[in-house]
Amino acid sequence: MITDHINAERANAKKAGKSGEEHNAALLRYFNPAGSHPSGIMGEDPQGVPYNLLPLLAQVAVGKREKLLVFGDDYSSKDGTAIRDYIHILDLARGHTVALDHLRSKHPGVRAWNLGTGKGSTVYDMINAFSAAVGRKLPYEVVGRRAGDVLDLTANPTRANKELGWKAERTLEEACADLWRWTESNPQGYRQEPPREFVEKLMKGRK
Ligand SMILES: O=c1ccn([C@@H]2O[C@H](COP(=O)(O)OP(=O)(O)O[C@H]3O[C@H](CO)[C@H](O)[C@H](O)[C@H]3O)[C@@H](O)[C@H]2O)c(=O)[nH]1
Repeated sequence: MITDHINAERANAKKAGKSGEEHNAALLRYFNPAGSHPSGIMGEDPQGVPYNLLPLLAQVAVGKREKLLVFGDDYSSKDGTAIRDYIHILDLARGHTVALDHLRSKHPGVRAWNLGTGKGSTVYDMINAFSAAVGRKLPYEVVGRRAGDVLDLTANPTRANKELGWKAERTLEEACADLWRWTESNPQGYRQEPPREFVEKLMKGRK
């Protein structure tokens, strides 16, 4: 829809003898957003039952949920669990700002970019990485596959790397550590004041 809109605006501008190059749009293909703001004061605060792997693991870690249900261990991956491309939310956020800069400076029209790391991780990789951040093993149970899930969704971010000069830089370990800091320190999510020392540290860093 946005593609049609931009193309129509460009075509109209051309008819009117103008370049139309001010009409641009970025189609940003998110892979699996992970982590939280490193300050520990901003993060995902799911209402009701979360759907995604990391928020569910976080609830297991704080005891809101007894265990994680692993949806299938019979995929043709190294450990049988499905593969996704988990990207730190700050890398994802930066992908937006560099894409906007690109639209402003290059006027490409409508252009799509994959915002992923290019590295796939299995469900077990994620359980291990998040367990390491928490400092203890998190309980899980293997159940059947979830309808609609596929083996592997890993990005090819080459176009974003080349055209936007953007690359995901933060590791899975950082994403897990940041998510855990947020979860552990804000058990009521946004329905509580964030820890004062985190806010002060963030403000100091801004001066
Ligand atoms: O309790 C859970 C939740 C997830 N998983 C597994 O963990 C992986 C990641 O699952 P997510 O739900 O976090 O992410 P998906 O990539 O599967 O799903 C995302 O991509 C989908 C399209 O493929 C939809 O857009 C969906 O809304 C979006 O969250 C998948 O292999 C899934 O099977 C589990 O084993 N147990």
